[in-house]
Amino acid sequence: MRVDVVSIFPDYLAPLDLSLVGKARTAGLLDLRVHDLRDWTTDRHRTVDDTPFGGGAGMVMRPDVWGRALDDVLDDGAHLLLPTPSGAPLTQRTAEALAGEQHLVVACGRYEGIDARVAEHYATRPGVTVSEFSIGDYVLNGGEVAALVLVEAVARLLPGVVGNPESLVEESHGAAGLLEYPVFTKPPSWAELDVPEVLLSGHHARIARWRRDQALLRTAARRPDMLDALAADPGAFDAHDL
Ligand SMILES: N#Cc1c(-c2ccc3cc[nH]c3c2)n[nH]c1N
Repeated sequence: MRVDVVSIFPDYLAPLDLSLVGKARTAGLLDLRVHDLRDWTTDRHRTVDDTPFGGGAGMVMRPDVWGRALDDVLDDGAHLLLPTPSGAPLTQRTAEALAGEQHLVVACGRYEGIDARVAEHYATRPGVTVSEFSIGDYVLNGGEVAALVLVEAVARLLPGVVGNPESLVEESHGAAGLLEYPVFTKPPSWAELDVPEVLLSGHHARIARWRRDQALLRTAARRPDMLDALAADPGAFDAHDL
């Protein structure tokens, strides 16, 4: 998979050289390219923004600069992703779908955002898909953090990136559709708190049952909306869960 990220703060994406995403790049599983939007400016001040039509506070990112950058970066079959507070929520299901694509291009806005004609223009380009997404109901100062979130959420789903693919099933929001159960390690007793006996029993069926029950309890307590979605899926629960 190739991922291009365009930003006026390319150094913001430096963490993608580290850890799991960094290893995926080194292993050739992820071709990540970070670009400075100002490389596509034409004036000596390298201007990327201007005042908003209709008035209002702040500045808007110019469509002509973004257009030159995206014309260079986008190719046939690319998915243009625009982080914005007004976008569709980025979910695990979205990440899974994106992990199956060949080329993602993330356009990181700043100021009051990117001129709306950019998304509109590229949505009409044959072979290009455009999606505006949000990483949560809070306001950031730009799209770079969202780009970091999206790249990590997608990269970890690429074949060969995570050591044990089974771990992707039971994690929160994984294929099971539940929050993950609590985890414990040595020592067996800490701060007068003991690890649940069942986890020390070696009885794999009981351990699996306990973990499933804990995942259901946690999901019911913290994310009942996720249980509602599961309840709507006839194949989600089996007799074991009742
Ligand atoms: N995704 C996302 C965002 C943003 C965001 C994204 C882009 C820009 C450009 C200027 N300000 C921005 C905020 N805020 N909160 C989110 N969940």
